[in-house]
Amino acid sequence: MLLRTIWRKKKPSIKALRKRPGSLKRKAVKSTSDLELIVISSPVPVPNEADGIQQLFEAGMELFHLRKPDMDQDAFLKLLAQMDSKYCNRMAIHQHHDLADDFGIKRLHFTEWKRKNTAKDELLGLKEKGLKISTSIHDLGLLTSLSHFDYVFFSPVFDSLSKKGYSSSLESGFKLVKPVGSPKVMALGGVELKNLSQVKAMGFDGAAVLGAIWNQTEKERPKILQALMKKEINKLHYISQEPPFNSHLESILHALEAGCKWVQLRVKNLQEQEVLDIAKVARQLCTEHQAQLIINDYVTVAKEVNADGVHVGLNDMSVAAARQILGPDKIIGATANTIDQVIMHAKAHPDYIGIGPFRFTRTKEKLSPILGLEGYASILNAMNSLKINIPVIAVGGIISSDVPALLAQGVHGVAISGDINHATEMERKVEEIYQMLQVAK
Ligand SMILES: Cc1ncc(COP(=O)(O)OP(=O)(O)O)c(N)n1
Ligand SMILES: Cc1nc(C(=O)O)sc1CCOP(=O)(O)O
Ligand SMILES: [Mg+2]
Repeated sequence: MLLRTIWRKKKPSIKALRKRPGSLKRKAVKSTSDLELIVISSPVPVPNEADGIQQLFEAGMELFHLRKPDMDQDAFLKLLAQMDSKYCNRMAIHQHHDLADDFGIKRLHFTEWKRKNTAKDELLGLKEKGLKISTSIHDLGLLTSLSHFDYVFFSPVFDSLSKKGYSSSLESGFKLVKPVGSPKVMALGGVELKNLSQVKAMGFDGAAVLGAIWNQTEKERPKILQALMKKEINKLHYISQEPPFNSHLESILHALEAGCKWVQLRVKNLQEQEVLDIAKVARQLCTEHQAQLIINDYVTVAKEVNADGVHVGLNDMSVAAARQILGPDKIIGATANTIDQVIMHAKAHPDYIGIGPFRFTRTKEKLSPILGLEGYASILNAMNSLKINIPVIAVGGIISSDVPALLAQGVHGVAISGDINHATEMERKVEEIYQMLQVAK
């Protein structure tokens, strides 16, 4: 608080800011992530497998499915015994269910065959004992009959990376419509960095990855996992600005302290070197607060500071050129104001599209025509008909109370600058926006 008061009075230098974050109080902010990521083991033995799995847990893997269709019970037990028991509560097993109790494993997966050969009462009994149960399906028509499962894997969503010739049966532009009482549905088959944002846009609750991890070298696997975890597009994009008496970095720090988990550094009218200096500190602040950093306009700055991605507008570098520079694991967002611009961008597969402006705003000069709710309805309907599955972020003059109506049009999330920067109680404002985004999810 004291620090905040000092900063309001006097702008600190970048150097001073760089030194300060370590002394700031860090507080736990609840996760705003809403696409569950599950890693499934390789079906065949992998050299150094227990260590490899352990490294994935250490890299942040939230849920791991051990699936070894051809492994006998002894080998399965040996593999489990090599793993740190503290991770067993983040693990599900597909085979040898009778080992679960010994290892404190609370999740059992039922293959299609095993599901068909297990009485529903038995499954309900497991749930009563506090176990989570999952199964696999290839037909979404089964969802209504599987309401007693916690989640199902539906496959193949994309062409499989590990099973040759196992191709997606989904039409392009597929949207998942879950019946009432449906378990959660996790997309499986061919899920990788370049299509993860589509999984969310298709309406899946989560994604299960296999080939994307196990086709990599041992050293690369944790990095790919982390890139996958970061690829998710947050529903609230905080856009930095310099309100009177504040710098970009101060504003960013306040927003991070208030709970923002996605920051877009949007610096206008400065030399690239100055943007780079600011971006370096912004990178440090975001890392300390476990937030994603997106750089607006400056692709090479994004590369240099290892930002999580970049946002490019219609007058900036193209999505394809930015992808060339940043590679597949970085997030690339693009701006559009019309369906034609969306179609143009879609060809280069951006990870999200910022569509705006929703209403007039002083934050950006030379605004495109104002869209209002009708504008979003029309663009999102057209995207649906054209089967363009890219998360849409509404932007421009948005205030917290606009969120439910925008979500109702089908946007994935919102990008907000003024309403957060000018809030008298920033933390309450950010909490309110996240709540609205989650309630309407
Ligand atoms: C999320 C989001 N959407 C749109 C924009 C606008 O980008 P651009 O058109 O390049 O305009 P400037 O922000 O660079 O003035 C954005 N920044 N973020
Ligand atoms: C950065 C930006 N892009 C827009 C677009 O229409 O593309 S509107 C905008 C400004 C967003 O800030 P605020 O929430 O203060 O209006
Ligand atoms: Mg721009």
